[in-house]
Amino acid sequence: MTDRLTLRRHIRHCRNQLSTQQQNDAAQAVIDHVRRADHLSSARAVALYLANDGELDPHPLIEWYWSRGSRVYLPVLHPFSPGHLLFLHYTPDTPLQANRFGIPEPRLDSRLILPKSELELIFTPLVAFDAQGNRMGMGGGFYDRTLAGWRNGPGPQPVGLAHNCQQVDSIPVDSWDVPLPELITPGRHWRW
Ligand SMILES: Nc1nc2c(c(=O)[nH]1)N(C=O)[C@@H](CNc1ccc(C(=O)N[C@@H](CCC(=O)O)C(=O)O)cc1)CN2
Ligand SMILES: Nc1ncnc2c1ncn2[C@@H]1O[C@H](COP(=O)(O)OP(=O)(O)OP(=O)(O)O)[C@@H](O)[C@H]1O
Repeated sequence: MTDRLTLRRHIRHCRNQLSTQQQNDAAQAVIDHVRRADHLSSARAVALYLANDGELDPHPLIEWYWSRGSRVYLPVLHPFSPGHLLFLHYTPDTPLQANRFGIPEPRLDSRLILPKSELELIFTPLVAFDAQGNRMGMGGGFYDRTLAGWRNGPGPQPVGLAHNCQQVDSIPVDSWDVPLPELITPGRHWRW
């Protein structure tokens, strides 16, 4: 088993090597998987993210949800609770600003916050996944904290998004890691 740091470095490199054409094709292929899955296509309140560091770009999927009248939310780093995320409503007119990682996020406005429990789906970015549904992120624990305990309550269902090249043989798992019940790559809709 490779250590987390080496895995992260390796996979971040592979996704950053994808061409614009490959990125665009991947984003379209993901929409096709979402269209075919009723529980995903019918969702009315979904959290997505803005692509960073070669991640699968969900913007075409965001526009697809908008076109259906669904509401889209983006993660915002919590201003006082380190390691935690807020989810803010996102429309084409939402003012964005870069967070401390350089990722654009909606400017904090309490009127735009949706309590996590009211989301139906949280599409999660990730660095690497394995065939058992284990996920490894950028290392901040933000999504692990957001998803902790989701199976025990009525909250949102997580759905990972990744490029095919982000699959690895096995992920070193820690006690706080939350395995995914579902993940979409351009090549496959995984369900566990
Ligand atoms: N698109 C996207 N948005 C997201 C996440 C994500 O993984 N992708 N996050 C998911 O958690 C949160 C941000 N977490 C992040 C954690 C680390 C780094 C990062 O680039 N770290 C640098 C070094 C750290 C630094 O600059 O201080 C690195 O590893 O090179 C980026 C985002 C919230 N928003
Ligand atoms: N539910 C949690 N409660 C408290 N601390 C947590 C929790 N989940 C993760 N952490 C802390 O966050 C740190 C980073 O975790 P990890 O490296 O697994 O993040 P990641 O899965 O790569 O990132 P992300 O979830 O943001 O995509 C760890 O040191 C861990 O202690």
